[in-house]
Amino acid sequence: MLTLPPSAAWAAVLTVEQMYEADRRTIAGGRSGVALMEAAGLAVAQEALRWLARLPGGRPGQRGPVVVLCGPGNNGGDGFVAARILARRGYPVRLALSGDRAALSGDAAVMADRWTGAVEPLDPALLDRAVLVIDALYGAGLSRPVDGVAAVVINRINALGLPCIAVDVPSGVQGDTGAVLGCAPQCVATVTFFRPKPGHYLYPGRQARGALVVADIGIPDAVLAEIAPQTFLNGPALWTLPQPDWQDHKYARGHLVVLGGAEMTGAARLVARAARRSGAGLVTVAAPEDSAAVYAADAPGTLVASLAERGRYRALLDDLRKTVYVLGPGGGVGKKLRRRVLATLEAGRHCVLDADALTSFAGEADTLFSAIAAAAGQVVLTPHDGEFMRLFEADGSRLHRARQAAARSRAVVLLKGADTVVAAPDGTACITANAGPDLATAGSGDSLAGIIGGLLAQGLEGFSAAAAGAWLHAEAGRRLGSGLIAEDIAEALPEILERLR
Ligand SMILES: NC(=O)C1=CN([C@@H]2O[C@H](COP(=O)(O)OP(=O)(O)OC[C@H]3O[C@@H](n4cnc5c(N)ncnc54)[C@H](OP(=O)(O)O)[C@@H]3O)[C@@H](O)[C@H]2O)[C@@H](O)CC1
Ligand SMILES: Nc1ncnc2c1ncn2[C@@H]1O[C@H](COP(=O)(O)OP(=O)(O)O)[C@@H](O)[C@H]1O
Ligand SMILES: [K+]
Repeated sequence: MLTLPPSAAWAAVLTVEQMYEADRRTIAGGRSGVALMEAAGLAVAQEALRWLARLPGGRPGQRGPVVVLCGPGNNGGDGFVAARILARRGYPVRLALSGDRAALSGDAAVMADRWTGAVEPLDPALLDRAVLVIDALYGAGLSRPVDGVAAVVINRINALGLPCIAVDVPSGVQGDTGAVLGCAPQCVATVTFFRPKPGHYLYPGRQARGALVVADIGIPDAVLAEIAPQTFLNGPALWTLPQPDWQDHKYARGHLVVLGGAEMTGAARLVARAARRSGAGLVTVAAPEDSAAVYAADAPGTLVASLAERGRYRALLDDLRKTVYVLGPGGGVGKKLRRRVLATLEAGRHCVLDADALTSFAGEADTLFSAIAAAAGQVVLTPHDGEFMRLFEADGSRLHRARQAAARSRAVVLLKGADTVVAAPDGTACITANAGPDLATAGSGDSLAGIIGGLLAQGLEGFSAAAAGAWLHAEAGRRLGSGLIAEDIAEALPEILERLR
């Protein structure tokens, strides 16, 4: 079982069901549901006030109203609270309810009673003069696609480009998956409670939410230990980077081997560079005879071992100091690569399997998974969606698919994308939220494989190496921004690593 540091609690992400559980446990502990809802509505109102201070016409007595859209459940209840607080502050507020007021129950009914203003029916015309919209239609309880008047209203918010603040999640975004059911408003901000939900970090929910505010509503952190969340936001709270010690020599920082391709030589060179920049003590490119000269001419600090003679790869594997192998980038799909992957797993070396190393097992995934199950080393698979589909039959959100794949393969699975997910076989998973689309460039994934390999070489276990690698890669991308090319990623690492020291 994977053990994360105590700091991981700060990065916990709760499923919708776990959030209800946190709510139940807090109420059982003596705090009332009404108090939680008051705190939630207050947090929403405070965020609205921050936006109103910046918006043209957004002041007490302003010309246009704040329009609060309330749904039939507790999400709507939070909306009633926010409306009351904003009205008391002197803002004109119009509140619309989807459904019948008499049908409200529980805490939401209490909050509706505390609202003394008019309750209007949901209607797109409400939005005509709105300065700000608060979307309290559906939250955790979203149970089907948004349709009818609610959909018309949401589409109108988007068409008018109105600033909208979502309560908990933009209505229509599924908290567990980030999927949009029907439609969802494009929000400037979303106020959620206690801890974020996966849908705040998984696309397209991530896009719809705008800025994320996580409000403390009085749920004690102690309930986290009882709930034992398995999903986290990727970041330094989850892992600790290896730091060189005064007693270290290069072999103590690990020796990584990357298998060079015969034709696509750039990929392994990017791997080697990124592995060295992330701190591996030695990096060797195992090079096919015809391309060995290309690798040798690349960088003076990278070692090259020619595979010219038969048995040379085997000889590398027999050298116990070479602990980590990165296989796949530019490797060439086929039997030869498949054999080498299996030999490396069998030799007990730590492996990062990427690109062609994954595609080489299309239609023969079981052979790979059996070898991984028997492997003594750490194994990290780094597919993008296309490679993933060649190996795994998984459905659902990217988080769910990565988890299923990790459980199936018994490897750490890093599913690449704008919201890269890393999952361990025991179900522990994290979502990476610091990446930007500048990273979508050829060779970017090779750099990622190199970083992960470099961290494995320095002794990080598989999940931490993959998570830290994804975060560092994303962070490099974020800092480099426009004009990023894959070669830059490794060069951006020293500054990031230095700051984490
Ligand atoms: N848990 C906590 O700790 C805290 C939770 N808090 C707040 O509670 C919220 C969760 O409240 P909730 O459980 O009442 O669910 P909610 O999102 O209001 O929706 C349920 C209602 O909507 C309806 N409905 C659903 N989809 C629909 C659709 N497409 N189209 C039409 N109708 C649809 C659904 O109808 P049904 O499926 O029952 O027919 C039901 O009537 C949470 O997001 C947060 O804001 C805070 O107060 C602080 C503490
Ligand atoms: N839109 C995006 N936003 C953020 N990161 C992205 C985006 N698209 C791709 N990436 C990242 O860029 C990398 C691309 O890897 P990959 O597809 O393997 O490229 P290559 O094989 O050319 O190296 C992955 O780490 C992926 O997460
Ligand atoms: K909402």
